[in-house]
Amino acid sequence: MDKKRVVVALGGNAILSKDASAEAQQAALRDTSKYLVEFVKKGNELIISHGNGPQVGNLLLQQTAGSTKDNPAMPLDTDVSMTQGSIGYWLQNAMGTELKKAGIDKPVATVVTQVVVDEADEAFKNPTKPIGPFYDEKGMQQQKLEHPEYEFVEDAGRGFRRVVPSPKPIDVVESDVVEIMVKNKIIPISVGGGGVPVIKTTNSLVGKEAVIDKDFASEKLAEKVNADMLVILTAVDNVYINFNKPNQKKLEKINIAELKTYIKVGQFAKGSMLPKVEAAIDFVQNTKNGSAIITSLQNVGKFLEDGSGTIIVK
Ligand SMILES: Nc1ncnc2c1ncn2[C@@H]1O[C@H](COP(=O)(O)OP(=O)(O)O)[C@@H](O)[C@H]1O
Ligand SMILES: NC(=O)OP(=O)(O)O
Repeated sequence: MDKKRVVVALGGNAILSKDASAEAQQAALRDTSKYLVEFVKKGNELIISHGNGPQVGNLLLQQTAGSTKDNPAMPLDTDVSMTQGSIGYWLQNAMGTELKKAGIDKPVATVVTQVVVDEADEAFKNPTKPIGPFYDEKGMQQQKLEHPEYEFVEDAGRGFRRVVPSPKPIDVVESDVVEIMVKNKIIPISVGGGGVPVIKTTNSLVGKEAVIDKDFASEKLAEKVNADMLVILTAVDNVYINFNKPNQKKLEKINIAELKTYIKVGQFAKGSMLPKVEAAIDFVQNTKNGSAIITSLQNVGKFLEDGSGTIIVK
């Protein structure tokens, strides 16, 4: 692969699987950083983004449980900024170590990033973004008793999860800062957790309680910083049609017209693979020569060697 400016969006398993302790998440990110450094070793300009669904939901629970009148729980937009800080800290620390081991002298820094959304976005009336832990039926009913305003969905046979609004990103407020960092050989971590949702008023940006999808936010950032490539890392090496069926078939190099026909027939699960595919299409469609890749963290080395993974082109 030629040297490129690459935005890499990290999926959930890159940070948190079962153990939600700081130690376990830091250990996962140390492992993740080994793969991310491969992009830098090959001379690419790297920009990192990450999800926060499990972490922001857990933080909300901690906030709510410990709150008092004098020490109130923070609102969701502030919680998103807090997860940008905590995950950013773990990641820049882990990346620092791996870069040093590789003999690369490049600072890594987290940008608390605000992302503009539309106050009229229908998503505010229809929460769809799952956050925090999974509950069984009893646990979910208990949560509803304590917090009647919470809404839950059944998440792919794995249990119930709280859902919050997830408006579409319109603009990344700090994208110029991110681009300046990249031009100065700094590796930025930006739009963590999809960015802090804000709406624009005449003179201000005002936080809104929501969690933006990190794949859509990463796409918007990639456009704004003139990236050549959007890489979405998740738990599978490829996108599949007929996923998990005996006749499943992996997609390798595919153009956006073909991918759109697969979307129309419901090949990609809502809330998991569909947003990734849609973000990939948006990036390729909205840029002159941009390509998007969906693959796994473990496949990064192979992708950089021989382009394996699902590659979305015009
Ligand atoms: N058509 C498909 N091809 C590949 N994976 C799919 C497909 N449909 C659903 N998936 C599932 O979507 C998952 C990725 O979504 P998700 O776990 O929500 O992403 P993230 O890694 O960002 O947390 C994959 O690991 C896979 O289990
Ligand atoms: N904000 C966001 O999309 O997080 P997850 O990828 O962890 O769901």
